[in-house]
Amino acid sequence: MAVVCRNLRAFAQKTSSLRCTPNFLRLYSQSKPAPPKLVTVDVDKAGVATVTLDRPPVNSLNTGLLEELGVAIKDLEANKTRGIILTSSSNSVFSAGLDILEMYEPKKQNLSLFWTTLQNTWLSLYRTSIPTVAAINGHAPAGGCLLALSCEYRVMVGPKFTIGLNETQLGIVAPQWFMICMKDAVGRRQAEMALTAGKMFSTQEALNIGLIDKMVSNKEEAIAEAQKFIAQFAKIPPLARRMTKESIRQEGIKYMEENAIDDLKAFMDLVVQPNIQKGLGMYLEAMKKSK
Ligand SMILES: CCCCCC/C=C\CC(=O)SCCNC(=O)CCNC(=O)[C@H](O)C(C)(C)COP(=O)(O)OP(=O)(O)OC[C@H]1O[C@@H](n2cnc3c(N)ncnc32)[C@H](O)[C@@H]1OP(=O)(O)O
Repeated sequence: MAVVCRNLRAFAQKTSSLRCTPNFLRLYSQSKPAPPKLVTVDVDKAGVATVTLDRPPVNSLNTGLLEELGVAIKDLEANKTRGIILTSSSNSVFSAGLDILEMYEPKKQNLSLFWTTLQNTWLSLYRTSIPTVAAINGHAPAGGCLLALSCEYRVMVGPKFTIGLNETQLGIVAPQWFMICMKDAVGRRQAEMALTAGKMFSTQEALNIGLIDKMVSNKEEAIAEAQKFIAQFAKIPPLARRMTKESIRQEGIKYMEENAIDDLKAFMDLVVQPNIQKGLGMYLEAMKKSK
C-alpha cells in the first residue's frame, strides 16, 4: 500500500489537481477489474445448484478456490437450495487436488490459512443438509477425490479418467479425515488397500469397489444422473433427512470439530520437513518434465 500510495502521490503531483486522499485511493481501487471467479454457481428452475470449479488448467485447490467454494455452500444453504452438483469447467480434470504450490516453500501464515480454509470448506461440504452429488468429469486425485468423497453420491465420466487418494505415492500421508471419507464410501478393508498403495482407480475399478456410484459417458449424462439422485429427496421430509445425514456422518464431523487445531499443527509440522519439501519440489519438477 505504501508503494501504491507513493506512486499515486508522484502521479498526483504531476497532474497537480489530484491528491493521494482516501477518496482518490477508493476511486483507484474501484477501477481495478475484479479477479476472475474460481467457482461459479448456477441455480436451475428446480432449485438445484451446479457449482463449477473453474481454476484452469487443473482446478488445483488453492486458498482462493477453497474460500470461494466454502462461501458458495454457505450461500446456497441460506437460500434453501434443493441440491448441489459439484463439477468442473475442465474437459479432463475434476480437480488435481491440493495446489502443491501452496505447500512448497510456504510462508507460515499462508500455509496456516490454506489448511484452515481446507478444513472449514471440507466440513461445510461434508455436513451440509443439502443433498450433494459430485459429477466427476475428469481426473480426481488426492484432494480432488476428497471433494468427491464428501458428497453423498458420485457420478463419474468414464472410462478414461482416474480417481483415488494417491498421497503415499507422493511420500505424504492422507490426514485421518481423508481416510474417514474413503472408509465411508468403500469400507475399511478396501480403504486400507487403496490408501496404503496410494492407488489411482480407473473409472471401472472405482465403480467395482463403490468409490463411485455410477459411470456415464459424458458430462451431460453425469448432470442428468445427479439431478435424478437429488429429485428423489422431494418426497422425503427434510428434517428427517438432515438429521439422518448428520448422524451417519458423525465420525467425520466429530473428528474435525475436536481435532482441527491438532490437525493443523500436524500438517504445519509435516510440510516444512526438509524431506517433504524436497519430495514436493521433485514432484513439481517431474510434472513439468512429463509434458
Ligand atoms: C505435506 C503434507 C500433506 C498433507 C496431506 C495432503 C493431502 C492431499 C495432498 C494433495 O492433494 S497433493 C496433490 C496431489 N495431486 C496430484 O498428485 C495430481 C497431480 N497432477 C496430475 O496428475 C495431472 O496434472 C492431472 C491432474 C492428471 C492433469 O494432467 P494434465 O496432463 O491435463 O495437466 P498437467 O500438464 O499435468 O498439469 C498442468 C499444469 O498444472 C500443474 N499442476 C498439476 N497438478 C497440480 C497440483 N496438484 N498443484 C499444483 N500444480 C499442479 C502442472 O505442474 C502443470 O503446470 P505447468 O507446467 O503448466 O506450469
